[in-house]
Amino acid sequence: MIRIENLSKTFTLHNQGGAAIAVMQGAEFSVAPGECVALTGNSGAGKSTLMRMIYGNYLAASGAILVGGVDVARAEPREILALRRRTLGYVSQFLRVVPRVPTVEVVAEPLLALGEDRATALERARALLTRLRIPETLWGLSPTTFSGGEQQRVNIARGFAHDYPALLLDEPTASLDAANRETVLDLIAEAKARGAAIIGIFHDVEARDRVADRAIDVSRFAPKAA
Ligand SMILES: Nc1ncnc2c1ncn2[C@@H]1O[C@H](COP(=O)(O)OP(=O)(O)OP(=O)(O)O)[C@@H](O)[C@H]1O
Repeated sequence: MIRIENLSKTFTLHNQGGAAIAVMQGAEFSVAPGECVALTGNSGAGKSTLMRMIYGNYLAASGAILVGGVDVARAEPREILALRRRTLGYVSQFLRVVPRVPTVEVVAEPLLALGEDRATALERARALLTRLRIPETLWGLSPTTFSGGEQQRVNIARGFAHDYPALLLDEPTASLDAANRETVLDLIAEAKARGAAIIGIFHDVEARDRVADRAIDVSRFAPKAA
């Protein structure tokens, strides 16, 4: 479902004399449907960079990033947007929303964008908000004023609203209480059971051990000294 081939990344610092910093070279791995792979490695090893490349936020220097048959490293922006709508979900650490949109709409939006009927999309959104213990009194409000943990749970609900075949999870259990952490681990297990291919960054080692089938240490893709 996800296949990374000979992937390299160099950052060019345009505001610092064009200095080029190689952060990754020859990265290679794949993730099968129903499998969860954890990215590990020291701080600065390139876990977030790799995840952002897979989502198409960062441009790869060379190599291929195949997600459901689309090569993100070479795809046109509109192909990447279509891939994100239908195939590739991303739960980042922070919720970014349009101000004034009610929480329940924020969660239902990925389904509405796919043409799901409104009643079904809102029903799914309410079910997820209930599971993630967001009080019903908050559903009609914009999540912009919510607490950090509440925003994270809204973000998770949104990320799991559509059954994406491929999912990227960046610290999905960070700053959650024990009960909500369990719910998130259940959602991940359910996504795996329906065949989603998942790549996650989990500093929560116990959570990682529970949901990940294997770990890939990103530092093994560090560029070789020239
Ligand atoms: N936009 C950027 N411009 C320049 N350098 C960057 C950029 N983003 C990341 N880097 C560099 O790439 C390297 C990898 O960073 P990255 O954030 O991917 O590491 P990480 O493994 O996710 O670390 P952490 O566990 O601390 O979040 C670091 O040396 C970082 O300085």
